[in-house]
Amino acid sequence: MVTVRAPATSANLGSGFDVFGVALDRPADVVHVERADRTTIEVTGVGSQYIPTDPGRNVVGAVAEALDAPAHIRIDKGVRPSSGLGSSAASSAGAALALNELYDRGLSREELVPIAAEGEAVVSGEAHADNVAPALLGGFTVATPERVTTIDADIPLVACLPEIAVSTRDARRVVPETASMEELVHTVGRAATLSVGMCRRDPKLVGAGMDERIVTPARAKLITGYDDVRSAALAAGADGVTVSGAGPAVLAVCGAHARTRVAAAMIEAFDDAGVAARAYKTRVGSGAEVFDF
Ligand SMILES: Nc1ncnc2c1ncn2[C@@H]1O[C@H](COP(=O)(O)OP(=O)(O)O)[C@@H](O)[C@H]1O
Ligand SMILES: N[C@@H](CCOP(=O)(O)O)C(=O)O
Repeated sequence: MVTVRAPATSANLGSGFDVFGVALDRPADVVHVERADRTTIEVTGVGSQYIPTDPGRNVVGAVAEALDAPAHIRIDKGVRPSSGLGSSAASSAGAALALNELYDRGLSREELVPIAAEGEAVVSGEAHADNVAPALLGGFTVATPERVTTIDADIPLVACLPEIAVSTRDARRVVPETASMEELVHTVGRAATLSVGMCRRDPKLVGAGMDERIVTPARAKLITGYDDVRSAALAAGADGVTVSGAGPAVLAVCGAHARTRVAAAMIEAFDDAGVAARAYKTRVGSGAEVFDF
């Protein structure tokens, strides 16, 4: 048997739609795999009642097929599904790493990224790699069709998860199909600022680089209370706030000392909007870990 802990991730970071991602040091899924003649799946943990066990509909089924590695796969969910915190990606990345080990396939983590992305295609319709890349490699990742690059950025974060569900598939439907040259120039500037901020481990630059005006405003409408939560986090000392992945989680970057204040302000603002929420005080963390085989 092989067991892997695979972390939650936050994709896009505002200006890096479908490209940027970070691994979060918590929460995480735990994936156990055992050799079998055909793939079977068992799911326990947070939101497991909403996750199919049919290998044709669970992301890990697609990963097992892509690796030609049938197994009994047991997933203990720590990352709630439809959260914007890479729940499906945590399972996909965890299964890819565990099955690679179980069947001695010898693939590198970089080579596992497109395989784990096959799982994402099952649920969102597209094999976007911006969650599975940080879930496998850790740190801040830039995932393009040609390559994935990663840097080990140490940045404090707050991820605030309201008790509403937004499916990635639905949130992809509201993304505008066109953008003006002015909006593109704005996005490139912010994305570059964010990347420099990650390299310098500077939360202020990262926060400034999160500002984005094409995708985020369209998605924010799917999150009850988003504008007030964002304002409350900024007033409490956050350096930048954006939608985490496709939402509904909201991601704030701030200095380590400000995390408790920012988390409380975000929870309170969701509460004022009539939505219960919880907050993870977290930071950019490591990729999936094999911890028992
Ligand atoms: N192993 C899995 N873990 C989480 N969600 C899964 C898994 N397999 C299939 N799903 C389905 O994927 C959807 C959640 O994925 P997604 O909408 O991308 O949310 P998230 O942003 O949390 O990854 C749900 O419909 C869920 O039932
Ligand atoms: N780039 C994707 C990321 C989806 O992330 P998730 O955590 O919501 O699955 C998108 O924005 O659609």
